[in-house]
Amino acid sequence: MFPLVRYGRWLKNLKKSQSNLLLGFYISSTTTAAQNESNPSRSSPPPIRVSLTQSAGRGVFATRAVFYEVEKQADWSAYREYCCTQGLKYPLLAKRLACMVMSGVANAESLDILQPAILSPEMILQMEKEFTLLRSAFEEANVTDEQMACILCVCQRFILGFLLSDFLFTFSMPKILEFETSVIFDLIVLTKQWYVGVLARIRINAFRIELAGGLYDYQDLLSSAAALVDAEAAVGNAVYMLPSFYNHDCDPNAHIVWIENSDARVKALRDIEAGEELRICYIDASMEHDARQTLLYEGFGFRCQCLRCLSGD
Ligand SMILES: C[S@@+](CC[C@H](N)C(=O)[O-])C[C@H]1O[C@@H](n2cnc3c(N)ncnc32)[C@H](O)[C@@H]1O
Repeated sequence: MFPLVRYGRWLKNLKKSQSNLLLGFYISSTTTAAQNESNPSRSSPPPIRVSLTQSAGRGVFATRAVFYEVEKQADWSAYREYCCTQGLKYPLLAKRLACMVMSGVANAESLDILQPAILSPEMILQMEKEFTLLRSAFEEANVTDEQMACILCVCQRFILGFLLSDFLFTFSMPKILEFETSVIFDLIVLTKQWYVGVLARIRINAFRIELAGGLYDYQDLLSSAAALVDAEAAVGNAVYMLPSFYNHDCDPNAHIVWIENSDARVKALRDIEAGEELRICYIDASMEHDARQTLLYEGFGFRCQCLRCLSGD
């Protein structure tokens, strides 16, 4: 029942997201009176404002307190140890998002537009255990229920948030995000349900970041990617919003690379017609048909329908 409910919600959010994606292309740092009238929830003051400083001309000032240190204050050893023992890396991303949400720099619903994995009851049970450890770490750091429950949500991300460089969060290379300054006040509770929903989305959409260095010979990108995987060269995992919409193909026409920093770049692997779907390969494409199908099913929850798989290759 639970996955179906989440899936229905996801479909609803996907429809909502289509308009969000369009909205993402506005570059504005203020809300207009007209916008505020049509959407009263946007009438709250922005979290920053530009004012005169005493000695350095203009400067940027916070208009509200920011709960910034939450991630540093808490003792994550029990949570980390549990994840380590269980061989889990994605909970660390969920923890970072929880901290970002509490710090007011990310919206608790940021990932809702992404497709969630369908989770088995066992997976949900395990996530509930992690969540208990996560909550304990917050509680021991004296994060109150109110702080966990009442969160200032950033309403919309700045336009760049929807471009390829959209770097939502990583656990190894944190990056400052740019936000549109319109905000809404919203009541978000960091519940088990929230945690499970976030992890269900991270599971399908997180990228392993492997730096391609100064590699510009795109013909070699696929073999280089396979070599990097072999060498366990990942520097972290991250969820990117737009790249999360790339579907998989065992004979991809595009590839995502990270060159020198954590900004994702998409590279064509061959000529691409206008209107053609860009598809990347989620796994090592050199594997046999059955091995690919199994890996995609177990790792991403789908039976690959790409032309190569349909041909039996
Ligand atoms: C990262 S998401 C890609 C965007 C997704 N199609 C969406 O609507 O949000 C991965 C999901 O897309 C679907 N998908 C991607 N590639 C596929 C393929 N080759 N065959 C079947 N389903 C695929 C699967 O449901 C998979 O779990």
